[in-house]
Amino acid sequence: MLEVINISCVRDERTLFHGLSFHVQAGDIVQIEGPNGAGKTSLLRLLAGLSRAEEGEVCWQGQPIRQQREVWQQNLLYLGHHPGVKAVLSPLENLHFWHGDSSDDAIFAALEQVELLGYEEVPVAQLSAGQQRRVALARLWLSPAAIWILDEPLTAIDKGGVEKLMVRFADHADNGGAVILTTHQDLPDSRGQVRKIRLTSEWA
Ligand SMILES: Nc1ncnc2c1ncn2[C@@H]1O[C@H](COP(=O)(O)OP(=O)(O)OP(=O)(O)O)[C@@H](O)[C@H]1O
Repeated sequence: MLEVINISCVRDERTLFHGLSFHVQAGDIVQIEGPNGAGKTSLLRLLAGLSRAEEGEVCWQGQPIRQQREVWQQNLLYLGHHPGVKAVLSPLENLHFWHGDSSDDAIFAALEQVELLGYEEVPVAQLSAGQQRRVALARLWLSPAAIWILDEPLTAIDKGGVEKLMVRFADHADNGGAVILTTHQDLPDSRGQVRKIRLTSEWA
């Protein structure tokens, strides 16, 4: 599905990683690990096509993503570190904004999955940090994208929420999708699907 070939990333004249290659196949859950500042967010942004690598290529189905931006965007759900939830809008309005072609029933079902029923009309600014993140994570029940790229999706999420998300990731992988995520947590991995890629100074 996704092929990362020999990529390098330089920020402020510092090489974050260099010569990094890996494949992501249907069924994979890939956890990008590494200390603060190692370049995890930078790597996810490269994979999402939001920035360009100094060297190397990211390919989707054998073609560089830079040559097929629209196709890549259609196959991708990227939730960044600050996942773009609009604070003045409600969870319902945010999800309608992102997934305009989803029915109300589908959106309510997604809100139920992230335990936000009863909060659907409350402005996001009035929700807790974990609830605000859950608004963005509800998209995992609405998006048809095959590849999910998720930057620290578990931040502020409670233990039960993490377990539920792991089941969602595993189901997505079992259904032919793939998940690439960063987190500083140890992921519960009862189905043995999580593969780890560690960004350390050996890549710099
Ligand atoms: N747009 C940018 N311009 C300049 N430097 C940047 C830019 N983006 C990131 N950096 C630098 O690159 C380094 C890696 O940042 P990045 O956010 O990728 O790390 P990270 O591994 O995700 O860290 P954390 O675990 O703290 O989230 C940091 O030192 C950061 O200051």
